[in-house]
Amino acid sequence: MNRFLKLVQQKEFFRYHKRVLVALSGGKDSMTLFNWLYTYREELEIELFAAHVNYGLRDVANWEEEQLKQKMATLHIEFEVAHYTGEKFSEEDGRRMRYDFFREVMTNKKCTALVTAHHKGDQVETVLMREITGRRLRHLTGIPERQTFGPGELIRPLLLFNKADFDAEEYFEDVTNAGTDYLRNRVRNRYIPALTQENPRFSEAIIDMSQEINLAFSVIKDKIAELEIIKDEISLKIFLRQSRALQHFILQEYLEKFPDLQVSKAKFSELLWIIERPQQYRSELSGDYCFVKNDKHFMIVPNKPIPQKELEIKKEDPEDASFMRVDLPMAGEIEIRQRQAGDYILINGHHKKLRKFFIEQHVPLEKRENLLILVEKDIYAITDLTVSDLSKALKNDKMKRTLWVKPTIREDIDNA
Ligand SMILES: Nc1ncnc2c1ncn2[C@@H]1O[C@H](COP(=O)(O)OP(=O)(O)OP(=O)(O)O)[C@@H](O)[C@H]1O
Repeated sequence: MNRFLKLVQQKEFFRYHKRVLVALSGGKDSMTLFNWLYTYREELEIELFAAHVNYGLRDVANWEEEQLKQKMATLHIEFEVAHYTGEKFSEEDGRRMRYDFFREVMTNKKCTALVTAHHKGDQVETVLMREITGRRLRHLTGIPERQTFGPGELIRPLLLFNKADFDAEEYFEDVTNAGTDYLRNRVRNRYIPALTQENPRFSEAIIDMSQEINLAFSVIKDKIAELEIIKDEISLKIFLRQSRALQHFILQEYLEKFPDLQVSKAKFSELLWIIERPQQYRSELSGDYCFVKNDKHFMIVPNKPIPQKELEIKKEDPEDASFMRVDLPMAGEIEIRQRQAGDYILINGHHKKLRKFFIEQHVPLEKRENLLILVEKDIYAITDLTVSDLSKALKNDKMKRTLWVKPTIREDIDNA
């Protein structure tokens, strides 16, 4: 117990926290954490609050909730309970609901710290589970001791403790922990014991490994921070100057900015390949995000529908520089449309595929969809970009039609 106090003081876990919320499942781990914090609350100068989620998964769940409520009342600890209401229990939904609830209680009770009772065993299980499910190296750093959370911080003060150190006398045994129906339970009850037979210090080996990965990542992150490259968009010039190994981690670091975006390993390799190629590029990564590369940057942007473009057309000079002048021959039907495969343009004395012209001139992707003005299938203008030689040649002719055009963007009402 003393070890706990020393560690908490040495690590200054609660230096900036006065109101601390304990996540109390009722199991031996969180009851021990609660008891230790309660015992040392004065030394640590903290006021405790407790929150419990009743998943209603076991017959005794309501009875346990009642017991916890009584215990907290006796100790004059404010106690908040939430009941799981999801139709079918899934670990993922359960976890999400639990942390949402903790966030809410922290805000309501003005707590700035949430503490959970994760211990060394949880750390080993987590790292091993991530290894089994093929997660990235950066995820094998395991559970952090503290991280920003809700209106404050999530602190896990027991990560250096073994389950065997826990001494709570009143707690509830969670029989669902003993099964093998969840991966976590199989890791805990089947795989770790088997691997420990091979190496009695298997758990320590896993912890050491994850600590070393942690160190390696701080070196990588420092190096990336020095480059000052992680912004809303990534500079291609700086990115392509780096070694391939560092490029790999810069892209990973950038993707971390979009926690709700899942990029498969195959897609990740494809992105690295695309970044290296000279072409501009736009591709949907998920329903919500797009990967865009222009000639200077690559970036991930929200996947907004491309607004429909329309033209404002004047037949008299509006004397407004935002309009573009286009001279057209007297005869022939005027057509206004977006580009099609196989379009050619006569420009600067060359007859060029429109696509090639866009690439050579590094025209930004979004401008490549600008409306074209054609007469008898010949392009006279790419609106908001340039006129072709055909239009230029008519400039001083008396017999011609002249238009002044300006793109306007019409967003659909739904997206406005
Ligand atoms: N039903 C609950 N009510 C309140 N706190 C809980 C509850 N379940 C778990 N906790 C808190 O979360 C800690 C971790 O619990 P457990 O190992 O079961 O969670 P996990 O889902 O495996 O991990 P994680 O919460 O990190 O995703 C517990 O020590 C406890 O502090």
